[in-house]
Amino acid sequence: MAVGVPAVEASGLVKRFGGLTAVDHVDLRVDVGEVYGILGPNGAGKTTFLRMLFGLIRPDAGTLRVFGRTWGDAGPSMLDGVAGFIESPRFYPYLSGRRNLNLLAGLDGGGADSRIDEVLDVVDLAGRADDKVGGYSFGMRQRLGVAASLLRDPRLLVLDEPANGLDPAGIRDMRALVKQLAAGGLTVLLSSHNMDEVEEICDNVTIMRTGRVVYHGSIDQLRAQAPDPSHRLMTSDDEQALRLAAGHRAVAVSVHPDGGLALRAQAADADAYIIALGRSNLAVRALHLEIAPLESLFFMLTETDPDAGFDAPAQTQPDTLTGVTS
Ligand SMILES: Nc1ncnc2c1ncn2[C@@H]1O[C@H](COP(=O)(O)OP(=O)(O)OP(=O)(O)O)[C@@H](O)[C@H]1O
Repeated sequence: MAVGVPAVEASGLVKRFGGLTAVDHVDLRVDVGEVYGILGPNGAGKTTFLRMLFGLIRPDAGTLRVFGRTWGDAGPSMLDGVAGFIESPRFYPYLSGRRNLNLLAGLDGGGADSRIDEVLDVVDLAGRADDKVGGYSFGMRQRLGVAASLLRDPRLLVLDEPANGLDPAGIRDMRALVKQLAAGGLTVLLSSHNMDEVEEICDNVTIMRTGRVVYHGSIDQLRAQAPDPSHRLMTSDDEQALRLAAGHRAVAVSVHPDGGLALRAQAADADAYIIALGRSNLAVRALHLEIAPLESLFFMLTETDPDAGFDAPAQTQPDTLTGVTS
């Protein structure tokens, strides 16, 4: 149950670029203490939303409050307690990580300098702090960007696709860092185009496509609405396996376009069918998960025409789905 002023509250937010509506009447609420994901494919409007949050561009309509403040009421102090970066953080490559943070701390003032060792430690860069940033990997630069944000001792950390462009180890480290910061009580708003990432680290999610919200909800609700996982199945006799499926109403089995069979079912129903295949002397030669349920849902939501009346996992209103009270 959410209490108090939300960290971020957008209502009817619109941003147009000429004839293109990049953010189209978006409502969204991020409560203090949660990790919130804005998920969508390229061009969905995620970065445009975050740029409005940082005051880099102005909305054409709607309101955006950060800890209850609007740009109109508070001007730049709307961003008090907020830190983060859009796209990738930029640093002087010929200076060390520590020196870059020194310069930023000087701009921020307020004793940020005394936090440099601590934040380098948090992002696991203490051992490389005196090396030039030009020699850092992309993942290290992203982590230095988080360190620079933490210098401000924020209450809200905003990250735009923080794991984008990282290798698998960098992705793992960045996700672990975000989870660690969230566990320490920091509110995090991040954008992503990766369902796995959002599922792993976020409590609640808004899914966007072409500027519009197609889903708001908790990750648990999203999981509950996801379709059955889809597998590719190879057996010693696919025709007989297909016939056997007729007696298992909870599984959907069809001929896979690339050979073998396509099996769509919940895990327990798929298990029962596979056991039945064995009992009928049919060998299972391969069973691969092709599309994970949430990934499949993401494609359904973001590749279906929003005006076509897509009705499976319905769009839910922000304040009904997270169980929050206004
Ligand atoms: N300054 C701009 N001028 C014109 N069009 C813009 C501008 N910024 C963004 N757009 C357009 O607005 C739409 C949303 O872009 P945005 O960058 O917000 O999407 P995104 O969800 O962050 O996607 P990506 O993951 O590709 O960054 C896109 O069609 C983009 O081309």
